Amino acid sequence: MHDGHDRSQGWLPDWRPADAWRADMSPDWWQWVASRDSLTSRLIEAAGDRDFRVRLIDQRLGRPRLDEARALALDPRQQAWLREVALCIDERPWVVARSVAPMNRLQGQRLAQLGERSLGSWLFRQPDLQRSRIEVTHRPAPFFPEQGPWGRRSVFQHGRFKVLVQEFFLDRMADDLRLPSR
Ligand SMILES: C=C(O[C@@H]1C=C(C(=O)O)C=C[C@H]1O)C(=O)O
Repeated sequence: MHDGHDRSQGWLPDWRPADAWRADMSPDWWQWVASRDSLTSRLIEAAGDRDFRVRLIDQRLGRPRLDEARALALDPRQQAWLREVALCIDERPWVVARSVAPMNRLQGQRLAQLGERSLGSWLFRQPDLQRSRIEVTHRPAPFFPEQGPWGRRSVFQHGRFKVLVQEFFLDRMADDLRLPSR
């Protein structure tokens, strides 16, 4: 039963700078995992004439995981905006993402108003957008039941808005794009 506590607290994140994984990652996956432009745009291009959509899994106020709080320099006891989505091609999830934004005047409203529009389609329109370095893990998403080879995270900033975006590439994407297993 979901008692409102985040069971993923036990998840060991193991985030390391992308370069630390380069020797273990195929060049095909490096193109996806280390890219700094919009993942939404890349997925739409890779989908070709197949349908792309953002499926909202969950959006709520909640406590961030410890590794998320640390990435945002947030007190882990503070509530934050949590948004979980699946980026789907022809209804098949290729990527699942969990974004965490400190709860204050502007941030939550931004995320709450998005619905099933891509966070990236808004973020990458901001002229002053800043993105931290990309960190990578090989552990699967703690909030979604499917496995995948790589996860990545980075913090986006635009003015006072700050959001930690975590994206987990799923095995289905590797299958559909005939990418190597890692
Ligand atoms: C940051 C981006 O936005 C994408 C869309 C997301 C959403 O709608 O919640 C979350 C993560 C990203 O994969 C991007 O397109 O690069």
